[in-house]
Amino acid sequence: CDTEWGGEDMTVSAEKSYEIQDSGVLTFPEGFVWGAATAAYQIEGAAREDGRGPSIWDTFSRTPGKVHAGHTGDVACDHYHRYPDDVRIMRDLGLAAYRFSVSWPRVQPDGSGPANPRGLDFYDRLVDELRENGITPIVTLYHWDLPQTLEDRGGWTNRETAERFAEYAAITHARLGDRVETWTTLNEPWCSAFLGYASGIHAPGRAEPALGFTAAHHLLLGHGLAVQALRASGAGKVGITLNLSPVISDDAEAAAIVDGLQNRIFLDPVLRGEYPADVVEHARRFTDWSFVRDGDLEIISRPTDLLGVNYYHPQTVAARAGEPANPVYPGSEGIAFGGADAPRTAMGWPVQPFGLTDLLLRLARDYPGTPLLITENGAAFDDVVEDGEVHDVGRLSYLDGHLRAAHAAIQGGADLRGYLVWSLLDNFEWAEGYRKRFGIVHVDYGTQRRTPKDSALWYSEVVRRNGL
Ligand SMILES: CO[C@H](O)c1c[n+]2c([nH]1)[C@H](O)[C@@H](O)[C@H](O)[C@H]2CO
Repeated sequence: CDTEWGGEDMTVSAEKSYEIQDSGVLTFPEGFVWGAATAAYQIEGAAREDGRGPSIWDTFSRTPGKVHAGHTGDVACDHYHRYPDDVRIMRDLGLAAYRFSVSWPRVQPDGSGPANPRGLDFYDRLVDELRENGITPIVTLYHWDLPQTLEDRGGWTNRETAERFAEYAAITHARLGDRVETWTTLNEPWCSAFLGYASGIHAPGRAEPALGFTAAHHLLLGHGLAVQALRASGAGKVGITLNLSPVISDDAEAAAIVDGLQNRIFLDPVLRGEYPADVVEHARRFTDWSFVRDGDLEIISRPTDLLGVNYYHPQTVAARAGEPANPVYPGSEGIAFGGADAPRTAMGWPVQPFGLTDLLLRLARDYPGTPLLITENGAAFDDVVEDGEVHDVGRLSYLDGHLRAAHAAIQGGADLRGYLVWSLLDNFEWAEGYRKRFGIVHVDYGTQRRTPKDSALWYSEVVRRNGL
């Protein structure tokens, strides 16, 4: 962890305000939900506290060469202990909602069996703190931290993991469901499957293309079984969060392949009850799809109340003879990725807000009837703390552009219900460790001091005005 200061350990509230210059006011619909998002392994720390068991990310981050500088989530933002301060920052910023994930290995250290009451107690405390401060909790049940014990039995390549996930969902809802109305089952099954099992870039670090498809199916099955369990337990709103990217290309075939592997392989099963035929055929060189059993698609497509959309940038692709396959897109030989003519974030991702408009309107057109919630959108930039302030103009500009893009989609008919910025805090950015900062609030990992960045002060004003 890098340490900018030796400053005292205290939290700065957002008492400053950030004036938005009236450059044509855009007002969002009445009741539009403004908030921020995080995930358990990225911010909580307390990796071995109160009975938490190891997850695949505890294992992966300890595997030499997998995570930048050997960073781990052992301490992260120490949110497990500092959550009252972090909730206070959200209150001071005027946020209406907070999306966080529950750590499965906190609730069930071995991924099955009786709940660990001390693990659930933490989320009890967090939910109560949020509600006491007028902030609506939005729970993600799975944000990549699979209990290692389940991975030892095959993880998401083992169908039984889907069943364990539904049991975990029921246990968690039984404890929190009286105070949490909105639930999403999975965060980005594409990442879990194709970064975790097809390419090895993420935990558990397996690199077999066929396993990506098997894992994707069992993740989707877990989603469907969890929806059933949540409904049986009386849950309010239930959905899934997908990372979705419009595909930009002059080559229709390349675009269709990437759109299928990234977007439709999840959208169609969940919202249409079928795998897209072109994707099934494309993947036949890797799998015979025998892991799909009768009745699975009916389970997977159980009606949901919302679709969580994580958008960061489009995918620009081109047909290029001889190009090797991108390991996260099995079978993508002959397709070159990248090349967008656009400014870049610190992740090297292109800044193309129009992609969000295109995506939201595409969802409204192709998958009508499902309310949309932007569950993640944000940017990493190399922030510098100057006299207790962070003038993160690049991030502020990114957010401004993407909120304008979201507004354009609403004007175009998209049923967008809210926007949750990624992320509330700088945090553990997976394989990048702590060197990439996505937070609207700066974290000095040496002192755990929080400092709202200019983007946070600006966002607070957007929330207050319900617009730009
Ligand atoms: C193309 O970006 C992906 O959709 C994506 C980006 N992000 C994510 N998914 C994850 O949901 C977060 O845990 C990451 O911290 C965040 C920033 O990298």
